[in-house]
Amino acid sequence: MTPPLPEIPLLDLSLAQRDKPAFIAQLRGMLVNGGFAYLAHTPVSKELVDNMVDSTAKFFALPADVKDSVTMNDSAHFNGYLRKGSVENPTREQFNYGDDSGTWPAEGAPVYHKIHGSTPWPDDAVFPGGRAVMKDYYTQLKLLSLQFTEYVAEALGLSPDAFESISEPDVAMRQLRCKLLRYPTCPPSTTGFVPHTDSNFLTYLLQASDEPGLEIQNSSGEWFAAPPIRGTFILLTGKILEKVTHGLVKAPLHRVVSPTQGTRYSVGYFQGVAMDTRVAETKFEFPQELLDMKRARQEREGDTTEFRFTESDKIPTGEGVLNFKLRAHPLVTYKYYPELFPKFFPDGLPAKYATAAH
Ligand SMILES: O=C(O)CCC(=O)C(=O)O
Ligand SMILES: [Fe+2]
Repeated sequence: MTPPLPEIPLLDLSLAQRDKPAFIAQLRGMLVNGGFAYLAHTPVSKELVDNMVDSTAKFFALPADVKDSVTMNDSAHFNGYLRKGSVENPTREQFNYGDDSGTWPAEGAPVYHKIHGSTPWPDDAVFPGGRAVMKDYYTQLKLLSLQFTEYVAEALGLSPDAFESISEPDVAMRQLRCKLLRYPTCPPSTTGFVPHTDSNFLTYLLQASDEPGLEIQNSSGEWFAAPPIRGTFILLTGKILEKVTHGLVKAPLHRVVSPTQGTRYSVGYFQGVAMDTRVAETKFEFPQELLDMKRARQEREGDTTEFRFTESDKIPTGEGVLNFKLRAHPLVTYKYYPELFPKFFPDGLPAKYATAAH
């Protein structure tokens, strides 16, 4: 393994077995002072990661008509394939999938429960073994993230099960999703994905090729390259974790610059919380030691503004996610959420989608 970059900490998960207090202290520093790290020596096997890397490239190499046959436009749950060419994805292609065990929400359940559900998969005849590998990867990342969440709680001075209070008892309903990404060769300095913070709880990124491109901003506003290091994941804290900790943890800005040669692949595992959680209603008590660490960081950054919830923190997280997705995917809204369509598209389908709807 290449030595870690000085700007981006490397968390060795095996240390949690050998010297837990040392691991928890490292994790605490990472959470409060940056919100990003390489994560090494996880229980996810090298064989599975290799298979996932292989299956990701094979998925995107499928003929265009096969990929279009599993389009996200035919999924009420926003799973499936997205061609390049949208405002958010001018150059990259994407495939989203989650747990397939979803059932249509019961009568009277909030409409955002529909986010959870099956994925359209390419037939095994054209994508042999790919689906099985991807589902296995999802399961292993789910197990990793459940264990890791306990460490995060401990590092923040809470009891290991503290975040169970914002988690759905049915694990499948916790908004856990994988996102496969392909970034093709582009002219120098082409944006692959704009600067953003992730909106979820925690993200685990597998950089599934040797092409660099991911960049992360530290709390002083400097951008650093986070090149792929084999055998690691990039861990990024998201806005939900930032909010439920009242800014004790900060979600880092990150972006992707498209490769100038070769193709960059990446697989994100996005860990959410229970859809019904209203972040503005969560209450966790943090020890003074952590509040002091936050204060020291804020003084270093020269920003001591008090944390405030926004209006959107008062609605269920599932509703916020749904609103975002409805706006981003007009055809899905038109087909599967007709009662909400006029609210988001009062002028009807945008022209580029109008023919596709029929
Ligand atoms: O391509 C990557 O490695 C990161 C993508 C990303 O940040 C995102 O999709 O939220
Ligand atoms: Fe991201």
